[in-house]
Amino acid sequence: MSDVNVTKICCIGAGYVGGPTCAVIALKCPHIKVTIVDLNQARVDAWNSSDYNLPIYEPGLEQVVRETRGRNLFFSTDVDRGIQEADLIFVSVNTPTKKTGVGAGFAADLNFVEKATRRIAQIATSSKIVVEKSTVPCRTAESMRTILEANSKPGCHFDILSNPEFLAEGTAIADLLNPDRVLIGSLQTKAGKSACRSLCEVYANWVGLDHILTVGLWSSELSKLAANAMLAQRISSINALSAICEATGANIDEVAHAVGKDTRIGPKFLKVRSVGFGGSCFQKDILNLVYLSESLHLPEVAAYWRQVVEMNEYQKRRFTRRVVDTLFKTITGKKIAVLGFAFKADTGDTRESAAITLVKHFMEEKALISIYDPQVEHEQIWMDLQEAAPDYAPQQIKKQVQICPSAIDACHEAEAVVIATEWKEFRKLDWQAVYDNMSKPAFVFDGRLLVDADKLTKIGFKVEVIGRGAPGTEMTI
Ligand SMILES: NC(=O)c1ccc[n+]([C@@H]2O[C@H](COP(=O)([O-])OP(=O)(O)OC[C@H]3O[C@@H](n4cnc5c(N)ncnc54)[C@H](O)[C@@H]3O)[C@@H](O)[C@H]2O)c1
Ligand SMILES: O=c1ccn([C@@H]2O[C@H](COP(=O)(O)OP(=O)(O)O[C@H]3O[C@H](CO)[C@@H](O)[C@H](O)[C@H]3O)[C@@H](O)[C@H]2O)c(=O)[nH]1
Repeated sequence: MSDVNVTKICCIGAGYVGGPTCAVIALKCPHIKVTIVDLNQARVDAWNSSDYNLPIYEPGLEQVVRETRGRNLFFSTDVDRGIQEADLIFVSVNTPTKKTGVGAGFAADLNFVEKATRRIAQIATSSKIVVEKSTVPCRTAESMRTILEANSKPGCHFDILSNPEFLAEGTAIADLLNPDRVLIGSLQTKAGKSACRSLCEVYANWVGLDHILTVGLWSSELSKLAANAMLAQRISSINALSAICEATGANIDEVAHAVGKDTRIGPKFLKVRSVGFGGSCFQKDILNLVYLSESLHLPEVAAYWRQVVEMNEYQKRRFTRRVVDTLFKTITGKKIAVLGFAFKADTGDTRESAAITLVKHFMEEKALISIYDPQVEHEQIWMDLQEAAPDYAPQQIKKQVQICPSAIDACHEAEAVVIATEWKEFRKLDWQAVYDNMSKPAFVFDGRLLVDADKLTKIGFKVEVIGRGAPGTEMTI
């Protein structure tokens, strides 16, 4: 059997993964025509917009799209044509946590993956390599294969590969250009291995072969969940230690530095850089792993991973409690400025952002909240808050919450500033001007270890930093 020489790629799903990933493939493989398709017309229009007002904010992305769009990169809502033309199809659709039905709150909703797979089977008139790019539970490729084989046209053969994506938002382009590893899982059959070689060829245009790992299908699927679970576990571990620091006077930065110097542990992902991790992946993928463990009758394994998410919720509750306690045990009617709403800097994405939970907690305490974020659309903030607080009427939310055009505006006459996202511009803020216009005493709660606490204290602020707390100011929950 000869390997397929890939010349046409289709990617189903023009989101945070499909868009940047396939734009970089187009950049690095000018001989391959890459078409990214999506059912969402507005999203495709934004990708095609003449002023490059792309649907997602990601440093470096616009430059890649400028170089490739119309050359060998195309965005379209014509899903069927994309499928028809391609030798290789990435399935890069969303796999959110199920909200209702069996496994609600834990299992991944595979409806979008199944719909895309059925469409491929229905439309394809020639053989295809189908690549699972979405993050899915272990053995999803088997379901995809069953669906494809049961619905394929005579003469059409489908090979399924798993090729999970490890990019992080905010650094997606750098991660894609220089990945730690590309992981490709295939069946260990002749056809499976041949398909695997075809995809390796694509990546080999810019990734060294020593960085391309080829494994079995199920190992590949599980490795993605495992990587996210272990990254999130590190954050929950350090957050748990930050609670001990705050109660004892130890400094979490010093502890993390000392621990990370052990080469077996290493320094990365040991930063208490957040009031709990956010983003569309960590929580979803761990809950997915919990569900998988329970389905496999492994309750102890499920409980182990569930605790990582529970610790994250505790971290957010603890932070709110610290704000309330410090502000003389009540924030009712007080103005709290929340700087940052995205789940991390350099993205406009708010999915599972810790800021949403904090603002909801502040609303429940009847505070008045002013929010500023340099990238998040106002409409998105209103939608997130309404979804987080369904019992609040929209007018009630708007009575308590105000979205501001700048950080200075948000902080005007506030009693406290809460730094929820580590945007660089907050570090460079004219903190003297912020102080002059705030109610006194003026508090800053740095949830991201972003600002120079000593400098702010000299200005007159009372600064509370996550993971640090002198004895006597310890918190209890
Ligand atoms: N966001 C990340 O940083 C990241 C990183 C690695 C892996 N992942 C995984 O990648 C997958 C995609 O994530 P995302 O953040 O890009 O999601 P997303 O919601 O941004 O994009 C998914 C897109 O797929 C489209 N879509 C859904 N069903 C479709 C269909 N049948 N036909 C055509 N288009 C369809 C949606 O309209 C949407 O635009 C998920 O499984 C996620 O867990 C995400
Ligand atoms: O030391 C750290 C590092 C991160 N975070 C927080 O963790 C969350 C996730 O951050 P990050 O991992 O940088 O961004 P994501 O885009 O969510 O990327 C994760 O999720 C993706 C989707 O699966 C994977 O592809 C990536 O490898 C994985 O890092 C954010 O809220 C961060 O603020 C911390 O609190 N402390």
